[in-house]
Parts: sequence; C-alpha cells; structure tokens
Amino acid sequence: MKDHQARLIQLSYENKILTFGDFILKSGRKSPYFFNSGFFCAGDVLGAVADSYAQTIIDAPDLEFDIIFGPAYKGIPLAAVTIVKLAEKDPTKYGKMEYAYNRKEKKDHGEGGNTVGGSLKGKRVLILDDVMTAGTAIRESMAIINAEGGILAGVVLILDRQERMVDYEHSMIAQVKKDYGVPIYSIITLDNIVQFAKGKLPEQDIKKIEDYIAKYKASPISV
Ligand SMILES: O=C(O)c1cc(=O)[nH]c(=O)n1[C@@H]1O[C@H](COP(=O)(O)O)[C@@H](O)[C@H]1O
Repeated sequence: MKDHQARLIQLSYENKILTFGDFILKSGRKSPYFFNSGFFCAGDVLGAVADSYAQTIIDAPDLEFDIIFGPAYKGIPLAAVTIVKLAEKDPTKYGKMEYAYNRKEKKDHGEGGNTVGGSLKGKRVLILDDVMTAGTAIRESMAIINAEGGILAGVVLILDRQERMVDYEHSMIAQVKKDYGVPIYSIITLDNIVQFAKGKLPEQDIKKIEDYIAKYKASPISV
C-alpha cells in the first residue's frame, strides 16, 4: 500500500467511515463491513481523501479529461475538494479546470438545467464517486453525462469492493470497463481493507470477512 492509501484507511476507521459489523447492502448482500463516505465531514479526513483522489488521478497513466463530475449528494463535496487539491498539486494543468454535479430534482426557473457548475457539453468527463458494488449508482451518473452532452472519460472511486456480479465470476468494474471502454481507478480495494483489518480485528471478525470473500469476491479476470 502507498502511504496515502494506508493513511486514508486508518483515518476512515478512526472516523467510523469504515466500520465492521453486519450490514445489508443496496444489492441485498449481507456484508461484514461498510464504507460510509457521508462521514467524510471532519477537515483532516476530508483533506486526506481529497489528497488520495488527486494523487490517484495524477498517477493514472491513461486518464485524460476536461471536467470532474461528482454525483449528488455524496459526490458533491468530494469533487469540490478534489478539484482544489488538483489545482494545488498542478496549477498549470488543473488550476482552471471545473467541476459539476447533478441536481436530484429538476429545476425549471432561474438558470434551469439538471447540473450545476461547469458545463459538460462536448467535454471529456471524469466521474468521481465513492463506492462501487453492483454498479447502479455509476450507471445513473453515466446517463446524466450523456443527457448533458458530455463524453465519459473515466471513473475514480474511493473503494472498489471487488465483488462479483450475480451469476458471474467477474467484477462489476470489469463489466463497466467493457461496456463503456473507459479506465476505472480506485484509491483502495477490499484487499487493502483485509490487510488493515488483520492487524486490528479479533479472529472471529476476520473469519466473517473471509467467508464474505469466499462467497462474493470476483475473480481477477477481464471480460
Ligand atoms: O450498498 C452498498 O453496496 C454500499 C457498500 C458500502 O460499503 N458503502 C456504500 O456506500 N454502499 C452504497 O452503495 C452504493 C454503490 O452501490 P452500487 O450502486 O450497487 O454500485 C454507494 O453509492 C452507497 O450508496
């Protein structure tokens, strides 16, 4: 793990963003851990996630984009702090780059429109989201970008849960990469969380995570 990844997991655990227990996911799966990015609300941990997003973007060899899109609601502050961090790290490349987000409800007065911030029209758009499990949230973002005339350029996530799709061995990330032909990066993965948990949690909790992995972890194959 790189320093920024280890630091982000540690801070996420301390801030109860990363928790271990019994959780029901959006997909209906019963999970022994949950990552709640709604708790990125203290300055230190929000700064840490912004730094990790920005570093992941800068280190990615094949991400070319003109604007960042943060899906409402949780993606909005994440996109805002990341664009600030990118501008700090590389002012020439990112100083004038914009970000945008969608409204949950359509507005038909004032400036109108479904998105706020920079225009997506004709631009290569990088989606910045928190967690991908079954891919539902990401597909919703893709539909918004299409409707606004943007071109999807890639996705950066905080956590790749590395879960397999129902009835398949491969992951949702592998499927989305194939369907849209764009790169997808994540700051941390389930593997990183397991590595962290092994030094921290009691044996019975590790066992629950291992059982979950045996049941739901995807094979590292592309489609
Ligand atoms: O329900 C989840 O799968 C989930 C797991 C987790 O650890 N953290 C988490 O936030 N989620 C939620 O699930 C969404 C992603 O799941 P999909 O839309 O199924 O890919 C996230 O945007 C969250 O709403």
